Amino acid sequence: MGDAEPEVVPAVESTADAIAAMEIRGAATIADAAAAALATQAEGSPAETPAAFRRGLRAAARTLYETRPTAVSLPNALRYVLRGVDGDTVAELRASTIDRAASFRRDLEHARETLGGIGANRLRDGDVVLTHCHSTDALACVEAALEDGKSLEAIVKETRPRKQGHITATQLREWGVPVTLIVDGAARRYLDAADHVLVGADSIAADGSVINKIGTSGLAVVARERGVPVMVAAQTIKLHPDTLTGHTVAIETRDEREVLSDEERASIRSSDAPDGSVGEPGSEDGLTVENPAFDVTPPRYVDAIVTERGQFPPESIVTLMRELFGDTTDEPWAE
Ligand SMILES: O=P(O)(O)OC[C@H]1O[C@H](OP(=O)(O)O)[C@H](O)[C@@H]1O
Repeated sequence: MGDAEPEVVPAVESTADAIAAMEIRGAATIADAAAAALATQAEGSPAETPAAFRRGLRAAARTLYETRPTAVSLPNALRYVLRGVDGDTVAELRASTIDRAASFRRDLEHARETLGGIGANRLRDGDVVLTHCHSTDALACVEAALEDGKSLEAIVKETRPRKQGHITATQLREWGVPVTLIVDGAARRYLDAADHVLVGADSIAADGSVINKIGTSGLAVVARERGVPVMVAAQTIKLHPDTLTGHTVAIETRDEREVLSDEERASIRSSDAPDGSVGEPGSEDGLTVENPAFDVTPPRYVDAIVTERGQFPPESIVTLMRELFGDTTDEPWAE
């Protein structure tokens, strides 16, 4: 084998592509898919030596890690699985990877259910929740409240540019929850009809800042102005250990075509530009489109972070982070 490129099985590449393209999306779902992909790598690895097996697994983890930068549940999942890989033979390493991935996935599901039960306690019979994007953790709170016999209604923000609000609306309608779908710009107008803003998170920083879908921070600010509490549902794999040592969370910027199609761009361009400039997306034609996928909501606009370990005021989340992560922010997938 020597210095040959470690082999990453095709199914891992496919999962990575699906995460990058957002066919697999949502912080917890991405973490689940990444753990499953590492198990697939272990199952399909052609490695004949323990060292080659470990190299292949690290390469698979890097492939997954490099897909999307903001949701820390992805590196947290990779770290969890890789740390549990143990054994002296390829067979032992393979088995321990598969076991570890399975236990991660079980814990993830269990954490979501527990979190849902805790979050449901904040929701009263007859409440209206206003949602942004699509979050399985946020919806777990609604589901648990419904199971408790409470009736809820929802105002669902469309969530441009990818309209994940439609996924939320679909799920809520399946549960029989009446849904009012609104465009993002209508949020302030509808806040007076809401009892809670309920959102998920892609990452939570040590100071209690919430990194979530673009538009969350503006929503939280106007919710504070209207006196509507903001509840963030996020299991502890969304806690970002690097922020304990002062690192900031990278905000993903995505393709401008999610915001403006080539056709739309061409029609803007065809209106009279004094310099007559024309060009393809990204070229110097005087029209810039920016598409950040996430923003940062400062802790002072967040009322509660609901995790499977209980609910916390954002300022106290750092204590839980230290307990769960200590000072370990290593990257076991590094070459
Ligand atoms: O883990 P759960 O609660 O499902 O989702 C958490 C967050 O992940 C999503 O990001 P994207 O749609 O993948 O960009 C949204 O920002 C959502 O709030």
